Amino acid sequence: MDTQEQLDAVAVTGLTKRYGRRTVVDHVDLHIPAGSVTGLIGPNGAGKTTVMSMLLGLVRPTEGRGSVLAHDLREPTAYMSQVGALIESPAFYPNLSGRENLVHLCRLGGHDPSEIDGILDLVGLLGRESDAYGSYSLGMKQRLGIGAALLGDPRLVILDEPTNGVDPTGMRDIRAMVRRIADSGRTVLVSSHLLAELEHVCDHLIVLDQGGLRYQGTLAGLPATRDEVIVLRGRMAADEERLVQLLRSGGHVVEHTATGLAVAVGASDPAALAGDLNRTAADGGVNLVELHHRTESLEDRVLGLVGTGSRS
Ligand SMILES: Nc1ncnc2c1ncn2[C@@H]1O[C@H](COP(=O)(O)OP(=O)(O)OP(=O)(O)O)[C@@H](O)[C@H]1O
Repeated sequence: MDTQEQLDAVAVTGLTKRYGRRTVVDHVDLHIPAGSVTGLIGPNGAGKTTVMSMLLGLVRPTEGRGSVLAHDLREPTAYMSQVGALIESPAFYPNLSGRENLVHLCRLGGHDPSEIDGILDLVGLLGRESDAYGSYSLGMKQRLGIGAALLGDPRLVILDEPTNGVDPTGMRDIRAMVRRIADSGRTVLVSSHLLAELEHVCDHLIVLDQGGLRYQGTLAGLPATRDEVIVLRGRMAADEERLVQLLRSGGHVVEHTATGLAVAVGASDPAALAGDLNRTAADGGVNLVELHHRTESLEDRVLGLVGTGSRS
């Protein structure tokens, strides 16, 4: 095993899936750092489930090579026992309790049932583990599905849209659980349509759209889609005209927009720049009714990378 394989739980290049003449995953290069929570983000039909299924050996790649947990991607039987997954909706017996369902899965998978208590604790179901699965809320069902993915103590955990359809409290619980799973030394790959659902829990991000890789890296590295600006609005049109002259003569890049004047932040510290602009306006006798820093959410940045159409 070389150093990069130790650093990356998954390192694949040219991952491609074609169904007939249709390419649904198109030469995607992926690196999933070991021990990270990696978010796989993309709209409907982007290819998220297909990528996860290929990593799991459930779908055979048309092309692509690389490694999963330092084993050859093309030999999934070599690494499958170290990978746990929740793909689509979990299938459990509604009349059996959460615990009984996990015991059943342990028997099927040859796992040690003594790990069940720890898993129930980690997924926050201790206390409700004896209730019938059919009586669980959607969030609890997803949590039990995540628990099932943890049987056998996998090193890599793959969760396909675990927050889908779950209410905000349930989402928060799932996010906290994902963090705990990574904190216990595992690598987590988790997908969602929306970065906002995962941005507080991801260390690393992969953005897919229409089968292609649009971004891979840290959240902070997501490219901005529009310039960061300070927006200023004068009380009267004449105030703004005066301000434009003052600011331009001070070397600022100023534009008129529908909501006021936009001053490019560039490499400046936004808070310091806002203070300077405020002083310039006051010293020039200009009355401001608004001054704010226009930032872009990370979700906006992702939306700037993906098309608007879905393919499913
Ligand atoms: N077995 C298959 N045969 C033909 N096309 C398929 C098959 N499986 C998936 N696709 C197509 O591949 C594309 C990617 O699907 P995939 O489920 O991977 O996307 P996704 O990003 O997970 O979307 P969603 O968020 O809707 O689950 C879709 O257009 C889908 O219709």
